[in-house]
Amino acid sequence: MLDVRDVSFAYGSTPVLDGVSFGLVPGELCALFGPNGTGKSTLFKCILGHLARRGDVSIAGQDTARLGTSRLARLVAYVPQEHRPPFPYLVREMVLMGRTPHLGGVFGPSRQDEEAAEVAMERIGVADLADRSYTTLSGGQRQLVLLARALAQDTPLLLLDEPTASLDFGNQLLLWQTVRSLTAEGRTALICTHDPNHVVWFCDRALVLGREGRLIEDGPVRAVVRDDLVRTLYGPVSEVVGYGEDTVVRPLARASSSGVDPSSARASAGHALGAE
Ligand SMILES: Nc1ncnc2c1ncn2[C@@H]1O[C@H](COP(=O)(O)OP(=O)(O)OP(=O)(O)O)[C@@H](O)[C@H]1O
Repeated sequence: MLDVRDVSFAYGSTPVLDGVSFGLVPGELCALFGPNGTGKSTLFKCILGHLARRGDVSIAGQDTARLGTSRLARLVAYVPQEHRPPFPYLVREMVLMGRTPHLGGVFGPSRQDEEAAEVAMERIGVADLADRSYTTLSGGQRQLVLLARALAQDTPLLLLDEPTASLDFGNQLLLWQTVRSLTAEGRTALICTHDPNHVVWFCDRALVLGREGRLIEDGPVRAVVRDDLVRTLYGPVSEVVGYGEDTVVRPLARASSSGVDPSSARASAGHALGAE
């Protein structure tokens, strides 16, 4: 469904991605995780063609470099990390925008498009916000509306960049369950997340983007979310315990006074903040 081959990218002279390759099959729910600033959002933007990358990306067998915006938008929906629209659209209008690639000619949205937007809002649980202005919503409410818009877009591939970042605990679990049900219906999802427990609980497969912008892990979640990997990525702040369904990543200490110093933990994981 998604084939990423040897994708590299640099912001000016600063390399971010180096030879990233992977493929996703239909129905797969795949996590992308790794430390801050390793290039996960950049990879999404390269897949979408928002950034001029090296390498090849195809979706459903079609080379994205040869697809116009409208055809690409019928194949992939994207929920960005943050989004501020320039105008105070109503939530129902925001969600209806997901139908844009399906609109025919000059006639605007059909009754069918409006129904698809209603169904998406119901499924994500934001129907009660339909007549609110998007700009007045909380961060978590906006994330849910963007997911409803992606659902209304009705694409076989979903790219979700930290979709649970602003959600309360219940909504985080509901979002993951919703995405699982979408992949069970045959859609494919690549989701960037920072919570390794969410990866273990909900995903089939995990990709890990390490420093140097290379994929350092790609496999079934329980083979990837290992104690040694978590310590390499994040330093000596957590441990992986339990097996199979009961695997949990938990903190080694509950307060820095009990032995873990944030600066030295980051340094030992090789990612002092601001020292790229
Ligand atoms: N427009 C830009 N111009 C220059 N550098 C950028 C730009 N956008 C991102 N970067 C840099 O590229 C690197 C990768 O950024 P990116 O946002 O892709 O990381 P990320 O893995 O998604 O991070 P996070 O987990 O914190 O969201 C970072 O060092 C970042 O500072």
